[in-house]
Amino acid sequence: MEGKTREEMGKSMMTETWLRKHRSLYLGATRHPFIRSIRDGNIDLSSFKTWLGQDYIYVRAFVPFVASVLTKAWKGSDDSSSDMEVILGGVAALNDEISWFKKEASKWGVQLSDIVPQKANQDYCRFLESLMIPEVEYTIAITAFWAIEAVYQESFAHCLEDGTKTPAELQETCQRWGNEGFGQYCNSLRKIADRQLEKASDDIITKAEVTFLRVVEHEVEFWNMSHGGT
Ligand SMILES: Cc1ncc(CNC=O)c(N)n1
Repeated sequence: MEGKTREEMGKSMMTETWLRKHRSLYLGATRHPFIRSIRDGNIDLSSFKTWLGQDYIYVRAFVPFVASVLTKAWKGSDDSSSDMEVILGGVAALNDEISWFKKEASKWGVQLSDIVPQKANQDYCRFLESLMIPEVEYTIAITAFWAIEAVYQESFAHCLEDGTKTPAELQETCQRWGNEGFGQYCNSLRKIADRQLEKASDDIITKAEVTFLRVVEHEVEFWNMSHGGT
């Protein structure tokens, strides 16, 4: 690569470049103390319940966000029918996920109707809303979507690795995002993002990188909120 500009090297695998460049921030999200505490089996159950209630509120805001990405794919993608299949699969999974949150909440005695969104959650939901407006390009929205899903996938898959002490009653939660199928789905989203970024202008690439960083920062704040456990 010596003597070559980035332009000559090409823009392929932009997500790889970012994950390498922002590795410590990314690990701050996927190896957060909240996730470590699940993995080590010393999680405080009140933290888990806080996360559960707050994440239910988050996911309800995430559904319209994903629907907005689907809308953008319809007109903004080079391969819209295959992108739409992947994204629609995501919407379908969220339908099941909402039911799972309700079932899980009743299991833990968490009253979902009483949950008040905390500041980090409000900030994250507001950020999602800012990405829903039509002026935000498909490339930016799909990058955010991939990053949001990838953080959860890597975090929870980490709790299922051999030798971890994840409590039995939290295994199902970890499976929900840490399973192989969800991993494949995240890979599909990543491929779409990389394909869009490959043909994007430098201005869009810069905006997408900033969006990626904001997502990871919001994810860290989200875990922090749960870990604080009030
Ligand atoms: C805060 C946050 N980030 C990502 C996800 C995973 N996507 C859908 O479930 C989630 N549930 N919550």
